Amino acid sequence: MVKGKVEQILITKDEIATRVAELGRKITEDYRGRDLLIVGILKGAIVFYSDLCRSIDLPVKMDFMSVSSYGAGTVSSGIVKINKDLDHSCEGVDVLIVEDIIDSGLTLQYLKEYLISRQVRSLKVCCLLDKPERRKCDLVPDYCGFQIPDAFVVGYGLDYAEYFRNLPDIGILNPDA
Ligand SMILES: O=P(O)(O)OC[C@H]1O[C@H](OP(=O)(O)OP(=O)(O)O)[C@H](O)[C@@H]1O
Ligand code: HPA
Ligand SMILES: [Mg+2]
Repeated sequence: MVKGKVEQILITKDEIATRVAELGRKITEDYRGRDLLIVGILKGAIVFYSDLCRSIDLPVKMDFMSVSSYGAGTVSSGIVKINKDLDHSCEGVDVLIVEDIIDSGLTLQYLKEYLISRQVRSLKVCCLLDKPERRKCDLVPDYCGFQIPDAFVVGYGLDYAEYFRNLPDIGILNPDA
């Protein structure tokens, strides 16, 4: 059995649903009349991505990248590895990256540089959770669901050692429990 225990619910599934609907409405207004590609970052963003996309009322395209930097721990290795790239060219396209969480910011810093080098038309970031206290680089999301304190959280796509992604709420994990 995996070590770790959810000690406290931080954000309930109802609070998440309300905020995701608000973000979807804002993104719909901002991108009306444009050709939007929504890029989900596997695996953590998968649950947020699927809810957010359904709250955006526009004809969008969907694609995914898979990257990892945490392995089985709670601290970023600092080395971002691309496990899966986009299926299609993003040159000249308006791209919205959808992430579950910005912690150190190293994953998104790497992804932004990578996609800019592929000559996207515009690039914005939408994250569900932001932990600004932990930032190791200069990165501010364009859309953010919730700012959270410096604690390791799981649920709604976020994992510890690959477990807990299927929890409907977001909770704080005690990895020693
Ligand atoms: O801001 P950072 O410190 O870079 O951390 C954020 C990233 O770390 C997690 O992904 P992880 O690499 O654990 O892979 P996963 O999405 O498959 O869980 C999370 O989903 C973000 O992608
Ligand atoms: O708090 C977190 N939880 C799960 N995955 C993460 N990746 C970065 N920060 C976190
Ligand atoms: Mg991730």
